[in-house]
Order: sequence, then C-alpha cells, then structure tokens
Amino acid sequence: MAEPLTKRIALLPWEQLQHSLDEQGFAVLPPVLQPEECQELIATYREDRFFRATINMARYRFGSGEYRYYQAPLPPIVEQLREGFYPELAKTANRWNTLLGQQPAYPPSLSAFLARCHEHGQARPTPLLLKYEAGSYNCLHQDMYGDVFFPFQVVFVLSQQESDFCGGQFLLIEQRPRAQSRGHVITLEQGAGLIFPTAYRPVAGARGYYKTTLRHGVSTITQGTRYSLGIIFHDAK
Ligand SMILES: O=C(O)CCC(=O)C(=O)O
Ligand SMILES: [Fe+2]
Repeated sequence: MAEPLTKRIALLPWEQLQHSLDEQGFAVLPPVLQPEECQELIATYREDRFFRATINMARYRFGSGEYRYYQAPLPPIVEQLREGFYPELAKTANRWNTLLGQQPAYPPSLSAFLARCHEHGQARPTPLLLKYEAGSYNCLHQDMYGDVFFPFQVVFVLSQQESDFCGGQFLLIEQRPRAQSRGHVITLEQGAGLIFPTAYRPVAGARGYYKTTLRHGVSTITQGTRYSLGIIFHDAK
C-alpha cells in the first residue's frame, strides 16, 4: 500500500525541489499519483457533475483539444494536491519576491490565499483536466484569471507516454529581456508532475536579479490520447 497522498506530498524531497526551482525555475516531480489514481481522475472527465465549464481549445485558438474546469467541491485527490503543494510553494514565492525587491506576499495556507482571491472577485475554481487526442496541442500561454495570481502551478500527466500516447511533450519557454528565448522540453511519466512558474521567475544577473517571462504549452500529440491535470492555485473571476 502506498502512503496517503498528503503524506506522499510531505515526503517529497522539498529541499532538492526548492533548489531546482531557484536554479532552473521549474522542478520535475517523481510519480506522485499512482496509476489507479490517474485512472480515477481520467474517469471523472466523462461525468458532467464534476465540472463547471468545458473549453474547446480550437474555438478560442488556444490549440486543439478540450479541457474542463472542476467545480467545488473538488474531487478529494485534486483538493489534496492543491492544499498539499501550496505551503511549500508559498515559501518559494515569498523568497522569489524578496529576491526581486518585493514584499513577501503569500500567506502560509491555501485557505488564506483563496480568501484573498475571493475578496478580489475571483471565486471560481481553476483546477482542470485536459484531454488531447492525436493531432491536438496546447499553444504557449499563461494561466492568469484576475489581478491575484499565485506564481506557481503544477501539472500531472495522467496517461503513459509511449503506450497511451506519443508526442505531447510539455513545453516551457523562457523569454529573457533583450535576448533570445530559451525552450525547455519536459517529458513526464504517468502520475509524475512538474512545478513551473505561472508568469515569471527571478534570474541572477551581474547587478542583482532580473525577471524572465515564462509561457507553457504542449507539443502535438502524434498518437493516442493524453490526459493531464492542471493544479492552478488562484481562483478565477
Ligand atoms: O497538458 C499539459 O501538460 C499542460 C496543461 C496546462 O496548460 C496547465 O496545466 O496549465
Ligand atoms: Fe496552462
């Protein structure tokens, strides 16, 4: 039997992950979700009662494929991931603010952060399940849904690369000020996750830290079906 999910999150090598976030801006997680949990989440996709909205990505020219935003109450796995990852990432977010000469702004618990979102009229849950079939892709974008946003998000790939789908790599593009952009291609095992910045990150320069702008997306799925779970911490307007 695996440990309960909350415990698995607490047992992640946080020191190493924090280091990776500071050094490269993102951190690849080992498989956190078990194959059965991935299947359980994939199975929710067909059940309207779990979702508040369904987006056809081609209609908005976001890419091709479909995603659905969960509604409250979130499925327990999704709630536990959102609550479990927030406190460590709030520490990183506050450290990054300090590096950039800003006040540490993120409260230690998700509930306090969500209360702030709600005060700004952002009360709709943002965790989402994405489904891509052969030919689908996700254009480079940022997920901001109002004035208040949390600077990290986490994505979990629920399908198995090479057996359930081919292609469909996660893309992270870093736009450096007055310089060419840098791309990262990240392949995730089933149940594994990636922590990445929502919008920007601090980079050490000759005269202190400067910001680079990040966008993420997914390359074309060439075969099969790829499901992923996006954990966004701020709620939407
Ligand atoms: O499907 C993916 O890997 C990326 C999904 C995404 O855009 C997100 O989680 O914000
Ligand atoms: Fe996204």
